[in-house]
Amino acid sequence: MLKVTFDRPWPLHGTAATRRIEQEAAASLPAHALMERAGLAVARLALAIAPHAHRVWVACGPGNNGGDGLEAAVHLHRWGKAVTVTLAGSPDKLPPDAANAWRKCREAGVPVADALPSAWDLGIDALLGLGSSRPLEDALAAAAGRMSASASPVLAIDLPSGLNADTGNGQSVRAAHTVSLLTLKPGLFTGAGRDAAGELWFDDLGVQAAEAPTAQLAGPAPVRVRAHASHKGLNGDVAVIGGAPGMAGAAVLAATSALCGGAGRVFLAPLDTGFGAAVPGWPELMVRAWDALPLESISVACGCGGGDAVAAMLPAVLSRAKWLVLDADALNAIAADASLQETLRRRGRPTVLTPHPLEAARLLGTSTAQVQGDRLRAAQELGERSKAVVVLKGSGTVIAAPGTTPSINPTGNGRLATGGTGDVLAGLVAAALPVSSDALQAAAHAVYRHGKAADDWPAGEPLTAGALARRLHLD
Ligand SMILES: NC(=O)C1=CN([C@@H]2O[C@H](COP(=O)(O)OP(=O)(O)OC[C@H]3O[C@@H](n4cnc5c(N)ncnc54)[C@H](O)[C@@H]3O)[C@@H](O)[C@H]2O)[C@@H](O)CC1
Ligand SMILES: Nc1ncnc2c1ncn2[C@@H]1O[C@H](COP(=O)(O)OP(=O)(O)O)[C@@H](O)[C@H]1O
Ligand SMILES: [K+]
Repeated sequence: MLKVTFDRPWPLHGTAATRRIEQEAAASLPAHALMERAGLAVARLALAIAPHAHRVWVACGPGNNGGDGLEAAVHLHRWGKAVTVTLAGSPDKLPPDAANAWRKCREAGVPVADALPSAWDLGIDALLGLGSSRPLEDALAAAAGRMSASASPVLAIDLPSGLNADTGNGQSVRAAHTVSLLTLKPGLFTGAGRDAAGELWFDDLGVQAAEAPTAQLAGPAPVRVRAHASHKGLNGDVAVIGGAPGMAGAAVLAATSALCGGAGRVFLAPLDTGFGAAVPGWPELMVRAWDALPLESISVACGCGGGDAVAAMLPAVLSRAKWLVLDADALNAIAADASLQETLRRRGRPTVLTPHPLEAARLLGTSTAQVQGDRLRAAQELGERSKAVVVLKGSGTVIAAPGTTPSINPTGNGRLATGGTGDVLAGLVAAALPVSSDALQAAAHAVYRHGKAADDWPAGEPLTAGALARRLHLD
């Protein structure tokens, strides 16, 4: 059993891959062995996370997830806990492993109740796991609702019941802890997954997964120590093109983020002609007209507060910039113009798109709900279409590129849901590109770093985008 910490990458396996792993492992093990291991792991974890909990409600469902719960119930009962089992389903319709666990439960004299309990100290959610295929209803919905509404902590087995393992969608139990079995599933880390799952634990049940991962949970960048004999020319030049009238702040945020994020030199090309010759408080930023910049040799973040004006410079920026980050209004302009889409596809140089779900929906010609319905797939599809790295922002930001395994970022939290933090990310990615040989890695590490700054935020201090940019120090 491992606690899932975010200081290292983890492989993630979706439903189909996990089922193959399970079948292969089951074929080489004695009957019921996997479920017995799962039940013991859950019971041990229950003791560890809630050592003083006496009354334990194990809410079991009609499949093998319920079987895991039944196995756990037998151990907890034997260890002296006041266990109550409920079964949302019929005992004679349980699949074979779960039916075996049911028999053991009855033989051990574990109390089984018809009605849901009214008070308990620890809830164990064994209603549904990988087999969750439609919204919870009837007895499952009733048990899930009661367990989630209680102040007592919930330990979910494999997945919070109702959560889709692949997409992180679905109305589900809200757990304080989830123990993922055999594999870690992508849906635990994106969409609604983070809020539903709580703290994550992983038990491989003694099975080494030979399947290629469906996705990767991103880890931090290796520490990059700047050589003493370093100079600004080695650390990348970044230009931010954006900041149309009334939106200068977005471009300034991206530029300051690039600077604090480690860029050697940063230019700001405001689209507001009345902007002035310098950025108050930031003498390090060099204000230039966009068409006076050596785009062919620098990293460009384009779009931040660009308004409609940014569309006019996109043909030149797309064809000339050495490294390019496209954000916000640049993405909207591309979504509205097929010829810009074609120029993007043919760029042939490192390019990162940083859409939030609505911008991604515009680029894909679909709805935000469709994008959020399967964030991994949406990011991958957009990457394939645009031939670029895609950073699909939100809880569990997805980073994808054509022909590669996508990753999900584990850092960041709801504090980032405030205006301008996306501009900060765009500037940070633009700063990362020139000092990396791999745009996908550069983007993933920048996203990780952006979220980690929010995770490490000092208590009692407001998180604003400007303050976030200033905290992006290199060490
Ligand atoms: N077979 C084994 O030995 C092992 C099973 N494991 C457990 O088994 C789980 C997968 O088991 P299953 O494939 O049986 O799937 P589940 O236990 O998740 O549930 C599937 C059952 O629920 C029904 N169902 C799905 N959604 C429903 C809804 N909304 N309303 C009513 N009924 C619904 C399905 O028709 C099916 O009968 C894993 O998540 C894991 O917890 C693991 O412990 C590994 C070992
Ligand atoms: N709940 C959350 N969890 C993690 N990251 C979040 C959350 N909400 C927002 N973010 C991050 O904050 C940033 C917001 O970007 P965006 O939506 O473009 O905002 P803006 O346009 O105001 O800058 C993105 O990096 C996004 O991933
Ligand atoms: K469950």
